[in-house]
Amino acid sequence: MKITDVKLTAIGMPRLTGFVNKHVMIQLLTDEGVDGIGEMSDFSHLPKYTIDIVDLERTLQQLLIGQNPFNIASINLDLSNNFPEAMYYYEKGSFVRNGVDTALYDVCAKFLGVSVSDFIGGRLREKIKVCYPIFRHRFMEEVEENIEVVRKQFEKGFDVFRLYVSKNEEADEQFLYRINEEFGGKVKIKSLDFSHLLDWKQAWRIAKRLTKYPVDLIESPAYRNDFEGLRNFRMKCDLPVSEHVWSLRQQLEMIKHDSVDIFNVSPIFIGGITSARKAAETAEVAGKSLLLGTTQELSIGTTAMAYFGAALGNLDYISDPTGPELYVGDIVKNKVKYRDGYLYLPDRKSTGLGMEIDWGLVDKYRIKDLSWEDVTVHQLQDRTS
Ligand SMILES: O=C(O)C(=O)C[C@@H](O)[C@H](O)C(=O)O
Ligand SMILES: [Mg+2]
Ligand SMILES: [Mg+2]
Repeated sequence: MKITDVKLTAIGMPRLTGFVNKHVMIQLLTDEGVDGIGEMSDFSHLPKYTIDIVDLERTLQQLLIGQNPFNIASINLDLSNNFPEAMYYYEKGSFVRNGVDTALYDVCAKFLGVSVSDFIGGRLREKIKVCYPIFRHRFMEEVEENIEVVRKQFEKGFDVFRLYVSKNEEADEQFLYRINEEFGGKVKIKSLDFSHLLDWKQAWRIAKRLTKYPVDLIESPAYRNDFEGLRNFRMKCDLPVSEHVWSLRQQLEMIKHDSVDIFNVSPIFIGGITSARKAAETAEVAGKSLLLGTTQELSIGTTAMAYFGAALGNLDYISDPTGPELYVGDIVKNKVKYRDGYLYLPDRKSTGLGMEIDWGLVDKYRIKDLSWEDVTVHQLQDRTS
């Protein structure tokens, strides 16, 4: 089998909060008439420059046309040479590698007539427990709005939430107090996510204040790549500490410094299922736990993560991918399913990722490029409009 063409389509998908996220769908066409699809999810993160998708499509055509898609290892090497790892969380090259790698798994599994699960180690579970994100409070008035979000999502079956904290600690505390008052033990807050916005000492001061309410873990309570800061925080805190993995080098540094208890791994930030499996195995060898992170993907990206997560032995904590529940729409005929706060894998009898593009929906959300509108840094950090 040979790849005969590569096509990219930019998608602008609004969230329920009003914030529009820009994604790129990739299609790999082959001489066997089987196509693969993948997702370069959520380019709407800093830094505020943009990828030219016409040029990217040309680059990927040069790299991939004529290649056998089963050569996943060598194609990943080519991708890494062209889009090298950087020590940065939202490195756009990782998003590009992720889209291509996912599409390779889709096309190869489809060609063999099997599910992606049959390609990457099967399934230890058919569903993954996830939590719904509560975006960062900047103003006190937002507490009431966020309590309303919890009420709505609780009715839909979500009973675990995570909270982005640190811009308005009064509001953060008020939110936790209100949740405790109204829901008692019926709703759980999995994590407080500091998103690397603070130095570890400031994060520790706020964490002490907020953890009088029950939470499972603390995420990213130090500046990016401050491995010692993370460790200092972890040594003071009774709760487990998690950090995203955005490069294998960064993961190694976190292991050397014993910075975390949990690695937050997701294919988008590490450049695909292939790299994410490497990071997950590294975590296992180092005796660390895992949770499945997210950039809030559409259904194609979320399903890829579900296959990856279903084969992990040390997925010890509640995971994060809820993108399809956050956006107003999707681009597939068969959106991924959530029930009772679980993300369900597609039927194992489906082939590839088990996703079918809905071209009507693609046309509805298609955009011409990834250009930035007038969004501010606050909006980008807080995911609100
Ligand atoms: O755990 C995290 O950190 C995130 O989920 C990051 C978010 O910014 C996410 O990427 C989003 O777009 O909401
Ligand atoms: Mg996080
Ligand atoms: Mg994101």
